[in-house]
Amino acid sequence: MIKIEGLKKSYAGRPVLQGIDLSVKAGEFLVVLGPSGAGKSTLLRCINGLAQPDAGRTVIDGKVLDLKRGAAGKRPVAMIFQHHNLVKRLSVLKNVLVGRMAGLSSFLSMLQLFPKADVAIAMECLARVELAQKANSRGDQLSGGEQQRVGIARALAQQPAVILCDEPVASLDPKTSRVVLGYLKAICKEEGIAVICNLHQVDYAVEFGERIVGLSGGRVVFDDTPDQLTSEIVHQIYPGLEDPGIARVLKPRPASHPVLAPMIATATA
Ligand SMILES: Nc1ncnc2c1ncn2[C@@H]1O[C@H](COP(=O)(O)OP(=O)(O)OP(=O)(O)O)[C@@H](O)[C@H]1O
Repeated sequence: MIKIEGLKKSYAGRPVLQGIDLSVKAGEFLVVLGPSGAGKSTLLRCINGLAQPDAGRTVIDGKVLDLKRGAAGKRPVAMIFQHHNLVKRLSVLKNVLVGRMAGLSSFLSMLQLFPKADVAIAMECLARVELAQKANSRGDQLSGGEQQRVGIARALAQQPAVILCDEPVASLDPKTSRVVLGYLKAICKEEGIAVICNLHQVDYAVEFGERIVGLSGGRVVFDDTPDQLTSEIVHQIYPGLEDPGIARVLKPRPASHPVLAPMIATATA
């Protein structure tokens, strides 16, 4: 269980996160939706320590998150980025092993000498995304979808409690996006890893998310299962949105959502 408590972040005095409280269970696939500037990336960056929150904390399995590297290659929080962030000149296997460097001395890291046990773990993670046969290819010899699957394997190799994904399929075509999200969800369920995944595509959120959180103005304005996400709520999360694609995946429901109404009121107060 990961608990985010009272997270606040401002940039130059402008509040971006205004007190986020979220609990995500092990093995839960949570999608965060919200318009550009809502604070989705900032939320993930505050959880993984890339940004320093002004207030709040993250608690994992009852312990306040310590972002110092854990023992034996483990890290509690792994991250998957939109642009994969692979080292292009390194092999696919070494890119995954980068996720295991936490347990290595800087001397061995510098020489890229990896213990056999770490290589076995990395190969197993590559097999989980069906890329073991590409282990010796260079990172830049892979397609965008394959590179993102390596990104998933690299995150998995860290044996984390939570994987944070910042728009992991934003640069992929629809078919490849579904393949990548499919691997991510399978790993979430099979390994019992909590996943917090920022997405822009409402249809993927409904298809893959078990729970959807709507972020607007740095506050949670919706938190429920996908079947509760109506087109009215989507239009409240994304004011002024015109996207006929949404009508295909959501059932219209005139009544306002019982949870959203007070949340929206708070967010706009
Ligand atoms: N390092 C930074 N310095 C100053 N302002 C920042 C910084 N990072 C983010 N912001 C601001 O914080 C706000 C939220 O940004 P954030 O990237 O979290 O939004 P987002 O919901 O992820 O948007 P998008 O969907 O476009 O990626 C934006 O107004 C952005 O300009």
